Amino acid sequence: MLPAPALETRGLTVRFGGHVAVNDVSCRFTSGTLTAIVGPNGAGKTTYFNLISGQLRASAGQVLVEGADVTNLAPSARAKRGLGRAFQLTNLFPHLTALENVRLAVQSRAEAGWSFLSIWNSRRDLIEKAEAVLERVRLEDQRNVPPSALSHGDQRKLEVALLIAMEPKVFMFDEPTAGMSVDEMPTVLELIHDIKQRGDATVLLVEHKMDVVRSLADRIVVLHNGTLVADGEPATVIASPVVQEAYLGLEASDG
Ligand SMILES: Nc1ncnc2c1ncn2[C@@H]1O[C@H](COP(=O)(O)OP(=O)(O)OP(=O)(O)O)[C@@H](O)[C@H]1O
Repeated sequence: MLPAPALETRGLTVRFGGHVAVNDVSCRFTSGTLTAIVGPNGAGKTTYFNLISGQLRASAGQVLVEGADVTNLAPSARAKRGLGRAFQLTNLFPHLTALENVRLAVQSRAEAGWSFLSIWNSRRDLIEKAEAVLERVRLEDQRNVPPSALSHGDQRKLEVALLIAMEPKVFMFDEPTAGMSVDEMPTVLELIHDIKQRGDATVLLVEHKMDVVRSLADRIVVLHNGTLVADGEPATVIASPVVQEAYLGLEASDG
């Protein structure tokens, strides 16, 4: 029997009053792949993420992590099962340094781990791990700086660092380059690429910029009016009439 996918949604649906924001979306995400989720404004991409991470309760359908149903779990319990969503900076401790913030994420991961002994890791071990994560995102020179004093680009790197520190199975990024300058973008994109290359992480990326999607994604899923309208290898999906029409706003050609 094939192993269960890292993440699966089955018939996932949410209604707001009469409006169906995510409509019966069934999708499997396997380890070691990066899937871009695209679609026009209001297509339901962020709402789909909220349903997966548990910020929003589904009206119908299921979310499964490695085959286990997590639909009724709170966001924190889903995080413990391996669902990692990039932190918003509002979740950071503003008066602590970048290093201390990452150290707390490393510590919470250690406490969530199966090994009782890991709880007794010395503070030194936790700091060394946090330093390694900061190096990985190239923020080691900013280790003693509080988040609020970091540049916008470095703040986004810190968000990625916190996610890496949590060692999730599934990494979820919602427009990671939003608001970034052209100079700041490559580093964060490299970090996401690096996450995909290492180990067997599963990466989900909501992204508007098609050049970013082209450069990173193994697969593209297209949502339109809450419905999954295309799913497949990037070149094929981008070229498909349904995407040309629904996403790019172009007339579908007959030929
Ligand atoms: N809490 C809510 N209550 C009511 N309607 C909502 C709520 N959250 C989202 N919606 C509606 O659901 C639809 C999908 O919104 P969503 O933000 O998921 O789209 P999106 O694809 O992420 O768009 P964008 O690319 O602009 O971020 C929109 O029509 C939005 O107004």
